[in-house]
Order: sequence, then structure tokens, then C-alpha cells
Amino acid sequence: MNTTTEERVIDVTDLRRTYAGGFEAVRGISFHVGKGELFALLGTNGAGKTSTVELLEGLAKPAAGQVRVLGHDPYSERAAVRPRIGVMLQEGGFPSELTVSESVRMWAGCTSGARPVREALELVGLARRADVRVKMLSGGEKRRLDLAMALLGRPEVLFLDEPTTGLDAEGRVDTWELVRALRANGTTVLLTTHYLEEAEMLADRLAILHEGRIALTGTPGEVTATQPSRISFELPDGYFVGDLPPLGELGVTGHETDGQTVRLRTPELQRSATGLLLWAQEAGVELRRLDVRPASLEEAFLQIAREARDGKAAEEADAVRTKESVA
Ligand SMILES: Nc1ncnc2c1ncn2[C@@H]1O[C@H](COP(=O)(O)OP(=O)(O)OP(=O)(O)O)[C@@H](O)[C@H]1O
Repeated sequence: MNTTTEERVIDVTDLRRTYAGGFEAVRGISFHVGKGELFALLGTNGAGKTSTVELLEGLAKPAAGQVRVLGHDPYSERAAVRPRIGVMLQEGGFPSELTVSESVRMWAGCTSGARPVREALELVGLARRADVRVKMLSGGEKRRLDLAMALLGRPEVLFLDEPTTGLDAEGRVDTWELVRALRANGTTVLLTTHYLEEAEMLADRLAILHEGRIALTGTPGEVTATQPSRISFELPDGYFVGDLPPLGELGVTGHETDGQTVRLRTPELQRSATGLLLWAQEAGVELRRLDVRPASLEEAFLQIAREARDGKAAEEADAVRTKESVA
């Protein structure tokens, strides 16, 4: 999506965050989110997602770089930004003795133009639990209450920090539907999640953070297209991988065999699958347990983690070699 500067509801340029003690958790990241877009920030544990989102919410001041939310600096112009955003933190931390509806009413008292309490609870499927004390809610129900609070002020921009952690499968699907409906009504959403399937289902665009930097960004389709697709099958007894047509001619870039099981990697799924199936038909061979699948976001994510680990291992080995050669 091409977004002009005016349409950029969130605009982040070379953002950095350094904690007391000098640790740099966010190391120069840039991205933007257009109106009505859902942008997902993904990353390994400690990659810097929460550190980044806190800067966008105006909860902390960047060490360097610039953040604009709805055209304002969320830290120094907090009063202009805060009423227009909704924030769902990882831990809501509401008083546990209050009931669900009392909690929402209390929060509504601090929110201008708040939705009616009943409407907020219905949106997140908590209306039946309105009179239950917060301390009696399940973990998933507490997440729904956190979401109700974030939605109270009909925000133009919604920050969702791991919104479905602790929800069961049904609760997760309900939340996805709600988020889609909000986005369809023009709400801009910034989501962090550990569930790659969630990002794949919801995000218009995403960024994968690693050690405070953006390792990969794009639409889910663009990100998964960086990884090869997979074809796996079992050959009948008496057939071996060498009996297949030359794999390079099928566009296959890598393969593994384990007994009769063959796994192929290819950046050209249709070409490779067609070539393989034509061969099987002509040779009268049944490819058992045939499985043809494009790469998933999870594979792209794991590949980044692997590359980062291998890169680090290579750097460490280089450092050891340098040390040895100096000694
Ligand atoms: N207050 C702090 N002081 C010093 N370092 C911190 C502080 N808060 C976070 N960090 C460090 O900054 C890095 C990024 O943390 P952050 O919580 O932003 O990561 P994250 O991507 O949200 O991780 P997770 O997926 O585990 O929630 C981590 O190495 C963390 O240990």
C-alpha cells in the first residue's frame, strides 16, 4: 500500500530506545501504518516489540528518531494523542475486588465520549459476566476485559499487545472477527503477537523484529515469498529419488530423503508440482502422502531466527580465531 505522508496514522523514523545502563533495545527502526491498516510487529522474545510499542503510545521518550501518531509526537503532545488512541497492554491490572461492569464504568468516567458499558462488554463477549468480580475471571476473560477498556473511547488507533494470549480457540476467533470489524470501520491497528497464524490471518503488513532491528517487512505474502515452498511424498518400494526427473529442471532448489520419503524445496511451486505429477502419471507411480504447501509465516520467522543464530555463531568463531591469531 502506498501511503502519502498525510495518510500515515503512525509514522516511525529511525527510532531508538536505550534503557538505563546503556542497553539499546530498539536500534533504528522505521515503518509507517496507513489509516485503516493493520500492522503487526513480530519478533523473538526480547526483540524489542514492547519497547517499541511503548514509544508509540507515548509512555516513554525515544533516545533518538521520531514517532508521529495522528500527526503528533505521542510523548510531548500526549494530551492531543491520548484521547484518540486505545491501548491494550499485556497486563491490564484492574482492581480485583470490583466487578466487570464496575471496572468498565470507572474507566469510562476517565474517557471522553465513552461507549455505554453494556456495549463495550457485548463487543468482547463479556456481557454475561458483568456482575462477576475481576478476580474471579479466567485469564482469557481478563484479556477480553482489557480489550473492552481499550475500545471504550472508540479509538481511531488501537494498540493491541498480544491480545489473544490466554484465550481459547473460540475466544481467539471472536477477537479476530472483532478486530477485522473495527478495521473495516476505519480503525488503524498496531498488533504485537507471538501467534504467527494470527499475524498471517489479520495483518495487511508486518515487520519481524530481531534484536531491536527490522529483519524483514512486507505483506504476509511478500514475507512468505522469501521462503521456498515444500513438496513431500513417499515413493513406492523399488523407486528412489534418482528415478525422478532431474530436480533442477523441475525448479527444485533442495531435497532431503529419508527412506522412501522425499521432501523437495522450491521457489516455483506450480512448476515443480506440475513436473513431478506429470512424471508420476507417465511412469504410473503413485506418490503416497503427497503434500504440497507454500511457505508459512512461521517458516519465514524461523529462518530469520536461524540466520541470526548462525550469523552470531560465525561472528563468535571469527572473534575466537582473531584472538588466537593475536595470541
Ligand atoms: N526496563 C528495562 N531495563 C533494561 N532492559 C530492558 C528493560 N525492559 C526491557 N529490556 C530489555 O530490552 C529488550 C527488549 O525487550 P522487550 O520487552 O521490548 O521485548 P519484546 O520483543 O516485547 O519481548 P517479549 O516477546 O518477550 O515480550 C530485552 O532484551 C529486555 O531484556
